[in-house]
Amino acid sequence: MKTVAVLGGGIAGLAASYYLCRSPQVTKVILLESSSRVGGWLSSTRRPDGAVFEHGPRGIRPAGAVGRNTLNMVDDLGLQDEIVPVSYSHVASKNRYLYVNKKLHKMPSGIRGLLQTVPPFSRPLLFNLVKEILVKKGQEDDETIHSFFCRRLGKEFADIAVDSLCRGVFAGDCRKLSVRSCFPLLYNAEQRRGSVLLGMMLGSGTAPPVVPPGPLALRSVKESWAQWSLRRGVESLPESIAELLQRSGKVELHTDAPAANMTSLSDHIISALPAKALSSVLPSSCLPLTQRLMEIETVTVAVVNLEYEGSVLPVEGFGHLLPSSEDQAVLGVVYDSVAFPQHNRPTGETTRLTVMMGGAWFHRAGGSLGAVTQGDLLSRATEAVRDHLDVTAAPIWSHVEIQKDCIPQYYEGHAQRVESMRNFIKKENLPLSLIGSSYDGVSVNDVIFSGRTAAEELLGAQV
Ligand SMILES: Cc1cc2nc3c(=O)[nH]c(=O)nc-3n(C[C@H](O)[C@H](O)[C@H](O)COP(=O)(O)OP(=O)(O)OC[C@H]3O[C@@H](n4cnc5c(N)ncnc54)[C@H](O)[C@@H]3O)c2cc1C
Ligand SMILES: C=Cc1c2[nH]c(c1C)Cc1[nH]c(c(CCC(=O)O)c1C)Cc1[nH]c(c(C)c1CCC(=O)O)Cc1[nH]c(c(C)c1C=C)C2
Repeated sequence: MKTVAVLGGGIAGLAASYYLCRSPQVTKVILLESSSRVGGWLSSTRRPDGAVFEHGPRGIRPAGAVGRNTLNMVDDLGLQDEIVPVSYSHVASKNRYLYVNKKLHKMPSGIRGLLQTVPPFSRPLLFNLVKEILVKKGQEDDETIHSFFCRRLGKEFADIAVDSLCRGVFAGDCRKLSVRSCFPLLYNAEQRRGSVLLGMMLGSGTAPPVVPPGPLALRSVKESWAQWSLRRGVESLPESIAELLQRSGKVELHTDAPAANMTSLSDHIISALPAKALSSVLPSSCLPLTQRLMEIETVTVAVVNLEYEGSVLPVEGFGHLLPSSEDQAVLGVVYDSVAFPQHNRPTGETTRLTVMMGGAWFHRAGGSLGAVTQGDLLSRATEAVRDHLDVTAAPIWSHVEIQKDCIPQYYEGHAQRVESMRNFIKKENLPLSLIGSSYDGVSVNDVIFSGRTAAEELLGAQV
């Protein structure tokens, strides 16, 4: 019988507590969260008139083992009727845009999109894809994402498409991020099949974890969901887990309770803290681990939610991204009301947009956002909407959040760094597991799955 301390009440720490709670081997879970609420970056504003605005993640993917795993948890939490799905045939799944050379360009999709020259690219992408099969396998253990794609699909594709994609997922710089840690499927495809294209067609040869689909996951396949949210916003997910934990009678959930230095409250500690926060509470005997944790950098993203009266967008889709060569400060704009009209106020048409700014470029000179106020960020966001989307009206509602250090950056060598930390923990027999977005993936699905993996490894059984 075990007592386990879980540090950090973001979605990873809550998920770990949820899985621990399901096991008869665990008698008590003590969850320590430094802020006054649980959920971490999952944060939704619910306005009294019914409109919902997301300040962190807004769409969760159902695909793959980690996607199924989250949907199984949603089933168990009884949130089925709260789900708001977006299917692959929806315009928000089909249309994504790039803002390049001061114009919006629809990202090429389908066979026609690959066969034709589609601006801003100067030749058909099929050309690069066919050549990709012939490119030699890389020799390094790891490589930056930009260098990997430059080698395999050409500099233009890397400079525009890959640069933008990395800003739209990691708010990061593809010239520093690791391909092995950020896109393990693509890295493994090259390693195992010698080509990304062949790996995509034949499978990369690495077996995914086995997660049998529950009712919601089966529904997601039948209805062809590309992503989903919840009627009252994604924050309902941590709220529901916290309620279930409280009801279980096994979990002591403490908010306003920063994890101080490691104490022997428990038989085991699961850290769901950001890497740097964990490093500051470890004892001095863990110096090699502390040093490695400190090396995991994070970036800050300014998230500006805007609401406009009426239907103001010139295009329909998920949103648009900007490569760093176009504008360092503005990463992209999400057209929230297209994917999730259910989050609009119920009466009177509105357009809801989210402008994301900063990331790896937050503190850089030139386009620096380092010393800006919330008012400056709001002006910058409305200017971006005016310039990119020709929306000249003033927003009727806005909200600015500076999400400090919100996305860890898996720089080149990240996988080896994480492996050496886990080796140290094993060698020193420390009763400690590392979960959350600092290590094995930043998506909501990834960090929930990291909580499940840690619980199973600790208990030596499926949970
Ligand atoms: C703007 C934005 C958009 C995103 N969009 C998406 C998306 O569309 N889809 C998707 O899948 N993912 C998205 N993500 C990523 C995803 O939301 C995060 O990676 C994930 O929520 C991280 O969860 P976590 O529990 O690992 O970390 P966190 O949410 O950072 O949780 C860590 C917790 O630890 C607490 N803590 C810190 N120090 C201490 C201490 N000393 N003691 C106790 N507690 C402490 C913190 O307060 C926090 O609650 C987005 C993230 C951001 C910021
Ligand atoms: C402009 C900045 C950002 C936007 N979203 C995020 C940032 C930093 C954060 C984010 N977006 C996604 C994830 C999870 C990845 C996963 O593995 O599920 C995170 C952490 C999802 C996502 N968003 C875009 C893509 C291509 C993905 C990957 C999954 C998918 O294909 O759906 C593109 C995208 N993100 C943003 C915009 C404006 C945009 C494209 C138009 C906002």
